[in-house]
Amino acid sequence: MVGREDRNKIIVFTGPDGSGRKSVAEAVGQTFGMDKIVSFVTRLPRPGEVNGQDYHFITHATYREMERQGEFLESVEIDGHLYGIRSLDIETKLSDHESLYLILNHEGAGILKKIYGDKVIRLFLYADRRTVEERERKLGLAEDVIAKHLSHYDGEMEYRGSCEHAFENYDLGQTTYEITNTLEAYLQRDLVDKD
Ligand SMILES: Nc1nc2c(ncn2[C@@H]2O[C@H](COP(=O)(O)OP(=O)(O)O)[C@@H](O)[C@H]2O)c(=O)[nH]1
Ligand SMILES: Nc1ncnc2c1ncn2[C@@H]1O[C@H](COP(=O)(O)OP(=O)(O)O)[C@@H](O)[C@H]1O
Repeated sequence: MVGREDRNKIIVFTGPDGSGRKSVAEAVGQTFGMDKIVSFVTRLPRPGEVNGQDYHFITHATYREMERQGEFLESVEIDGHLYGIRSLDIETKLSDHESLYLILNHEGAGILKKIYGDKVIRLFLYADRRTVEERERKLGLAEDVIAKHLSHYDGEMEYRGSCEHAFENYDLGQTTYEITNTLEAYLQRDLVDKD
C-alpha cells in the first residue's frame, strides 16, 4: 500500500556553491509543485535577493532569540553568518503530506538525513572548481564571497559519496531532465495506489 503519507519527500539540493543547485531546484520544484523551505540568515541580502524568497534576512539578535525559543531544526555558522531552518516550516508541510525542497551545505544535508531518514533524498550537484568560480564571477558576486565559497569547495565535494544521487551540471537543461526523471520514481506524480 502506497498512501499519500508515504510519498512525500524532503529533497535536499547540495554540492559546492555555484554548482547550480538553486537554478535546478527552482525548475524541478516547479515541475513537481514542491515549495522551497526558505532558511533564516543573519547575512545581509545581496543585490537582487528578495527577503522571504531567497532567505528570511534577520538580525543577529532575532536569530539568537529564535534559537533560544528552540525554533530551529538545525543551525550552522558559515563564514561568520548564522543559517537556520525553522522546524515549523518543515513540520507543517509534512503534516499536509506535501513534499518540499531545500538548498543546503553538507552539514545541513547530514542533519536532515539523521532526523528524517528515508524521507530525505540528497541530490548532489557539482562542476569543476574553475567552472563554479567563473559562474560566480559572471553572477556578479564579490571577490571575497567567491573566495570564501571556493574555500569550501573541497569539503563540499567530499560529501558526494554520502548522497543518494549525484549529477554533474554543465548543461542545465540536461541536468534538470535527469533530476526530474530520478525524482519521478520517488514522488510518483499523479500515481494513486491505495491497494
Ligand atoms: N546548513 C545550512 N546550509 C544552508 C542553509 N541555508 C543556506 N545554506 C547553504 O549555505 C551556504 C551559504 O552560503 P551563501 O554565501 O549565503 O550562499 P548562497 O545563499 O547559496 O548564495 C550555501 O551553500 C547555502 O546553500 C541552512 O539553513 N542550513
Ligand atoms: N549548467 C549550467 N551552465 C551554465 N551556467 C549555469 C549552469 N547551472 C547554473 N548556472 C549558473 O551558475 C550560477 C550559479 O548557479 P546557482 O544555481 O545560483 O548555484 P548554487 O545555488 O549552487 O550556488 C548562476 O548564474 C546560474 O545561472
